Amino acid sequence: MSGLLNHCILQVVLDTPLHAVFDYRWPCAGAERPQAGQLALVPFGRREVAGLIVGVADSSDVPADKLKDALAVRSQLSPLSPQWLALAGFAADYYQRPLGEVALPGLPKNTRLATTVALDRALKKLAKLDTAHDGTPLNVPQLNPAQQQAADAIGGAQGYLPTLLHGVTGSGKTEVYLQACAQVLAREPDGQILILVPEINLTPQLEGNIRARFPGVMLATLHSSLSEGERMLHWLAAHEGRARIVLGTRLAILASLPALKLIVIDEEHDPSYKQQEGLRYSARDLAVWRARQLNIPIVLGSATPSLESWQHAQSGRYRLLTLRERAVQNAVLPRISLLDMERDKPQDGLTSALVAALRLRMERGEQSLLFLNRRGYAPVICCEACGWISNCHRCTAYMVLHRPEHRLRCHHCSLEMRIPRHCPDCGNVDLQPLGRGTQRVEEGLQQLFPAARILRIDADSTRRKGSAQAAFDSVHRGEVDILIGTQMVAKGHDFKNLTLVGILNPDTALFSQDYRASERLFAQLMQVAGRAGRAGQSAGGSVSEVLIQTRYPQHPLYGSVVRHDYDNFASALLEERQQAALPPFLYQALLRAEAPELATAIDFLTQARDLLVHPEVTLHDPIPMSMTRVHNVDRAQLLLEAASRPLLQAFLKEWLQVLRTVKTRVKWSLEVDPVDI
Ligand SMILES: Nc1ncnc2c1ncn2[C@@H]1O[C@H](COP(=O)(O)OP(=O)(O)OP(=O)(O)O)[C@@H](O)[C@H]1O
Ligand SMILES: [Zn+2]
Repeated sequence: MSGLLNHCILQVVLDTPLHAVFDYRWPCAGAERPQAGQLALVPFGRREVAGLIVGVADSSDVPADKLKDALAVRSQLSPLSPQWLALAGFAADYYQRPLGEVALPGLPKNTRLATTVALDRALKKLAKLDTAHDGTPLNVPQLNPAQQQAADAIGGAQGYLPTLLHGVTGSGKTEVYLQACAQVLAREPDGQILILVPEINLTPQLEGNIRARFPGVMLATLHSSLSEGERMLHWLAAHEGRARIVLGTRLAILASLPALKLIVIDEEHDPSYKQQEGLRYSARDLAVWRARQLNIPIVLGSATPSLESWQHAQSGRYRLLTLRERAVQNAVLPRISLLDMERDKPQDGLTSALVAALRLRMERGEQSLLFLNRRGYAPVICCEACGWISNCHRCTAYMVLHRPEHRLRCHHCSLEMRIPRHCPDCGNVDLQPLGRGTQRVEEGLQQLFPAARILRIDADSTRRKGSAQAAFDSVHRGEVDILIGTQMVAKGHDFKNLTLVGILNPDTALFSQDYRASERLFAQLMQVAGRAGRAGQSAGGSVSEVLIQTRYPQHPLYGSVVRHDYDNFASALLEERQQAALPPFLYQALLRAEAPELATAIDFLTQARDLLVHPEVTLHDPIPMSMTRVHNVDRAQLLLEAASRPLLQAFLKEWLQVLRTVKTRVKWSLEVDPVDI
C-alpha cells in the first residue's frame, strides 16, 4: 500500500470492457481536492483517455512504482451529481456492464477529448447566452375537461408518482404535457423537465410547440443528428441547469439534469425506446427508475400503452388517466374497415376499393396516407426459369431491389450490387421482382394518378440531413396529395388535412414467431390509423376513413382494431401472457454469441449454460437466431428466464463472473429484458 505525501488517489472508471476502477496519482496539496463526478484525463496503455472520477482516496493498493499520474482534471466543468452517478451505476449494474462503458459514452465526445478547446468554447458560448428565464406560457388553449384533469393531476403531483396517460390518437396529449410543464415551471423556479419522444422526426414539431408556448424558457434538444458542437452546447446547458426543458430521443435519458422535476415519455409503447446495440437499455425503464430515485413525477403517454405499463396501471402501481375523445371539436376517430384481398384482388398492390377511396380524396382536395412497412422496390428478385433468388451471400436475407438506384441492397450488411442483367445461375434474362415495397407502390400510384402529388417518406428517401424534415413540412403545407411511407410516417405526426389512411400488407405480422408481434402490430395499426381525421370534419363533411387490406378479415386482432378497442385487446393479451408465462409475468435475459461457424457459437452457449445451475432460473437450449447469418457471422442465442427480477439479477451477476473467465474467441453479449427474441 502506498501512502503519498501531498498526493491523493483518483479512482477512475474508463470506457473499457474491464470491470475495474483504476487508481491515478494527483497532486492535492494546497489545491482543491477533485471530487467524484469530475472528469480526468489519464494515461491508459499507450493512450490518453478521459475517465470519470468515482472516488478520491488518500492511498492506493497499487504499488507506488506502478501508480501513474493523472494528466488533468476538467475542473472547468461542474461535477456530475451523485444522483447522475447513481443512475449510471444502476444502468451498469442492471444491464451487467462496466460503469465506465455506460457513463462515458453517455457524455458528449467533446468532454472526453485530450484537449479542452471545444469544451472551453462551449462554456464560453453558454455563458454568453441570455440568462433571463420566464416560465410564463403564451397562447394557452382552453383544455377540455378530461385534458384539464390530466394536466392538473400531472402538473400538481408531488413526489414519485408514475402516471400512465392513455389517450386515444389525437386526444391532445401534447397539450396536457405542455400545461403540466407550465405548472411545474411556475412552482419550481429552478426546476428542469425532461421530455422524451421515440423518434427524431418527432422532435421538430414538438420543439416548435414548446418554443411557441414558452418563449422565455431555455430549451435544449438531445438527439443523434446534432453535430458534436451542438451536442456539447445543449448537454452543457442541461448540465449547468440553464436549460429548463430538455427534449430528446432515448439517449437523452442519460443527460445530466441537476434540477430535474418532471419526466414526460411520449409514445411510451414505442420499441425505439429500447437501444438495440451496445448497452441495450430501455430508456423508458431507466426514466421510471430516475423518477423514483429523485422522488419526482413521471408521465408515460400513449394511445396504445405497452403491456408492461398497462399491467402496472391495472395493478395500481401506476396511476391511470384516460382521454377517450379527440381534442379538436368535431374530430372523431376514423372509421376503420377491412378490405378482403381475396374478394377484391389488388392491382399494383391496391384493391379497387382503396383506389376509389384515394380518388375521392383527390377530388375533395384532401390528403391520403398509404402505409407499407417495407422499403425498397421489391423485397427480392427471382428467375422464373430456374428459381434463383437474390440472396445476400453474407446474410440469411434477400437482397432488396432498389429500382430507382438500379441496385440490389442487403438491408442487414449493406452489401450492394448492380441489378444483374441475367440470372447468375441459368442466364435467363427475365428476372422478376417479387412482392412490393414503398418504391413500387409509389410507381403504381404515379400511373394510376398521374396528376397527383405523391411523396414517399422512408429511410431511403430521407438519407440527407434535413430531408425528412423538409418532406414532413411539405405534407403539412398541403403540397402532397398522397403520402406513402414506412413506420416513419406512422407515429405521432399531427397531419391536419389527412382523411384517408390505407394500410397495405400487414398480415405477415399475424403469424410471427415473436410473441410480441401482435402487441406491436396492434399498436402500429392504431397509431397509423390515428393520423386520419385529426382536424375535425372534412370539407365533404364525412368521417375520415382507414382501410386495411388483408387476406384474414376474420382475424380477432383486426376486429379489435376496427372497434378501436385497446382495453379489451390488452386485457386478453395480458391474460394470454400470464397463462403462457411470458413477460411481463416473467423476466428474461438473452446471451448472444457470434462466430464464423454456427457450431462454435452454439458450443460456447452450451458451455455457458452448464456453468451454473439454479433451481428457479431456467436456461433454455441454445438455438440459432432467426436471422442466423449477418455479414458472414453466425449468431446464436441462449434464453434465461426467472419469475422475479431480483432472482434473475442475482443469478446473472454470479453467472457472468464465471462466464467472463472463460477463454473463447466467440464474441458474446448479454441483454436484459430483450424485446427481440
Ligand atoms: N383543448 C384543445 N382544443 C382544441 N384543439 C386541441 C386541444 N388540445 C389539443 N388540440 C389539438 O388536437 C390535435 C391533436 O393533439 P396531439 O397531437 O397532442 O394528440 P396526441 O394525443 O398526441 O395524439 P397521438 O397519440 O396521435 O400522437 C392537435 O392539432 C392539437 O393542437
Ligand atoms: Zn447481407
